[in-house]
Amino acid sequence: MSIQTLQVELAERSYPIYIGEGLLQQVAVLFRERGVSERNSLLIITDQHVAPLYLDGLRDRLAQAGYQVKSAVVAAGEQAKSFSVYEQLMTEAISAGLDRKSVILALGGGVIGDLAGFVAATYMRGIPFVQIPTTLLAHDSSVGGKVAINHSLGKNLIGAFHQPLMVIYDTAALHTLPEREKAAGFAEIIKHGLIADEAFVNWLEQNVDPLWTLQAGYIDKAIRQGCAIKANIVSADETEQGQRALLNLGHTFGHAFEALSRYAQLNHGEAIAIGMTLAAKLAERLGLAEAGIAVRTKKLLASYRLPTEWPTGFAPEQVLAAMKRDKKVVQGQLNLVLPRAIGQVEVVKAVDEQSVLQLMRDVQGGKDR
Ligand SMILES: NC(=O)c1ccc[n+]([C@@H]2O[C@H](COP(=O)([O-])OP(=O)(O)OC[C@H]3O[C@@H](n4cnc5c(N)ncnc54)[C@H](O)[C@@H]3O)[C@@H](O)[C@H]2O)c1
Ligand SMILES: O=C(O)C(=O)C[C@@H](O)[C@H](O)[C@H](O)COP(=O)(O)O
Ligand SMILES: [Zn+2]
Repeated sequence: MSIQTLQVELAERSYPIYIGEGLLQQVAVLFRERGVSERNSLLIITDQHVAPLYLDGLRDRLAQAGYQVKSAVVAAGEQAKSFSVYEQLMTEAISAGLDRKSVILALGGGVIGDLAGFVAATYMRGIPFVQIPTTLLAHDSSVGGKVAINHSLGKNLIGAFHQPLMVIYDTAALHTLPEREKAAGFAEIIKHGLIADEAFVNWLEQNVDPLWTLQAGYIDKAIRQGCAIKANIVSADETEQGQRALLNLGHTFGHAFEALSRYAQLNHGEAIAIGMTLAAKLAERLGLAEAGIAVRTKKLLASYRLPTEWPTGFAPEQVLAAMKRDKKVVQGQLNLVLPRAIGQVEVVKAVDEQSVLQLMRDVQGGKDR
């Protein structure tokens, strides 16, 4: 089996990202290499869709290797990033007798990674955890240590920075993903290109078919490149004092749509696909970006079956109000990540709110398609 390894460089918190087909079979070996021994009891946290596919195999392999393994299964979907599910998991962790040497395994997509990571960050003031991503989108969420739950008023508003011990990415798991979730994953892959790598964007444009069908040699390259772009930014700015905010392209709009629909209408990838389209249009209107960037962004997202039009049921005024609760807002000023060119974005401070509102009204009314 070929394993690709990338490294997130964070001094004593540095860790590897292992990417490979069939890696779930190797978890016990990788644990030993990283110093997780049979003395560390394990709690696997996963969801109701992932459990029937991958939980038994992982638990049995670890048990055979001599580990004490417990598991907790939560409802699937964004609504699990909630206070109530967090409390339920804390109760399970305490009842299971987890101690400070225990390790939590986040087996699932970004929801499980964020939720289980937040449990790990706060249980007994912090215990180690391992990311075992099973969605395409989780090439992003499993790297970088942002862990959180949502509040009804805003996305990821309760959270921490807590880096995993390692990321173990078995690309074989992607073959069971529903199409809608596969598309969502491409939204973050495309985002990484739009932020930092025009050549990667060209390649994503030219290889839609092999990527969409998850062909070996293509999908692993896309994951590796997405993770590498993210790992570089995180290594330079772990706690988002500066350039890490660039990873938020499309997210101020996207998170507003997610929160306003109580995390039930659009998934994260869909919400940020619409958000990245709006960000590109706004950058053109403000004269920050070259003409044509919005059409190109929109076309690329649509080619991976992502939504780019104004979603039904959202009023621009409400969206703007929700955007004002974004974590990048400082002293009431709206700070947005906007593109300058394909592969180049920047944080634009104190963006004029009337321009944002007018754009959203025009897009909603079909005056800017
Ligand atoms: N922490 C970060 O840096 C970061 C980055 C990006 C996104 N996120 C967060 O990630 C979340 C979205 O993650 P997601 O898109 O992976 O959603 P998700 O975890 O809800 O997974 C999507 C769906 O696919 C199912 N699923 C997962 N793996 C599967 C598999 N292999 N086969 C079949 N079904 C499978 C899940 O049960 C779920 O129904 C959002 O909450 C977002 O805010 C966090
Ligand atoms: O890792 C980051 O930094 C990101 O911004 C990655 C995003 O894709 C991700 O959705 C993240 O959770 C958003 O962070 P937030 O601070 O805006 O909640
Ligand atoms: Zn995201």
